[in-house]
Amino acid sequence: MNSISDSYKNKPSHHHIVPLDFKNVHTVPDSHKWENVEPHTSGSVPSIDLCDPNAKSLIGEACEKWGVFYVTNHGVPTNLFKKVEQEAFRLFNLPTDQKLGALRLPDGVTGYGMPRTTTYGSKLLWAESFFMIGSPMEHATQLWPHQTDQQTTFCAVMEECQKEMKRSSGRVMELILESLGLNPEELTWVKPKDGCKEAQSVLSLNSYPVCPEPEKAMGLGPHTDTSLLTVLYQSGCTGLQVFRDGIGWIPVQPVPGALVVNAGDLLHVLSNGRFKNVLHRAVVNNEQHRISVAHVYGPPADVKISPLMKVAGDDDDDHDPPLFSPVTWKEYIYAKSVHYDKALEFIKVTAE
Ligand SMILES: O=C(O)CCC(=O)C(=O)O
Ligand SMILES: [Fe+2]
Repeated sequence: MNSISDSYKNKPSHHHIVPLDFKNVHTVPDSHKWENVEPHTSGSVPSIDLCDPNAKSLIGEACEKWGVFYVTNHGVPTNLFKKVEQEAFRLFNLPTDQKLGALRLPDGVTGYGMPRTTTYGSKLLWAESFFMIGSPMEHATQLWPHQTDQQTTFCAVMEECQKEMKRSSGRVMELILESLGLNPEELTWVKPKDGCKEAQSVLSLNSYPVCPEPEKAMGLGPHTDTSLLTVLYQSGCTGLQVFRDGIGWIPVQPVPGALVVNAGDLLHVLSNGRFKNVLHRAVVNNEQHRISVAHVYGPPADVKISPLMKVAGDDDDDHDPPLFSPVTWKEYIYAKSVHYDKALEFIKVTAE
């Protein structure tokens, strides 16, 4: 099988480290202590109405300047997120032993465990996560072995969420490609016809439990996403922050009805460096348990991503030469797990 699950399997990782029993710790242990965490400042991220006739150019501009933006009128029903949030709280509030029933295996990808970005830092995170690719039924039966109703409800809500977020991510991807002057049909997996390979995605529920000493801990350390894009829903609690050169860390507050789109490393490659792969982090607090739902969207695992010809240009036009060598999502996930924030350096085309 050649799928996104295989990509995560190969990576050296702390993937299967058991998260802390957060409810039963009253101070931040040394293993989870982050020093000199930079404070945040203020600012606001652009917001784009997907029904705006200018959505295409606004998205292009936001990707270029920010690499992050809110989208409204994205078509995902708000009540679906309420249900996802409810199910996520139900899961993360289970006793630790019960959650460990669905613990991700050392060579596994889906299930309960640490966030994907754990490998990127030396300190552990004040967070736990649950990954899904397709139906989470296998894990639902591990989490709620005696409650078939609970298993069915959880799976129905999560499958609906994957379907809706994939559709919405696809729409944003189309607008991004159009903003680069391309016809989305040129990348068959963006709008797949029968039998074509489809874009792939991972749905991640992230949980940031209440932290007794939030200034000493970190929910997710600074990172960029490996994906083309990540579409994020946040429960009504602040935590996400994005980094702006010369300004610092700007909070991306939850806005009712809006989703957050982060441009990832592969979009930076595809756009030949034009679109920013936004550096972001998630901080924790001592009042509210925060949940976020991240839909990580990328190409089929074995499709090479390289700077698009119309952006990078053929020899016979005056665009910039391609800055990056072709790479699959699978190869890139592996490179990122080894080289973290230097991973893009390894696919940079070096001048002769
Ligand atoms: O929880 C958040 O706000 C950020 C999540 C995130 O960055 C990720 O899942 O990659
Ligand atoms: Fe992220």
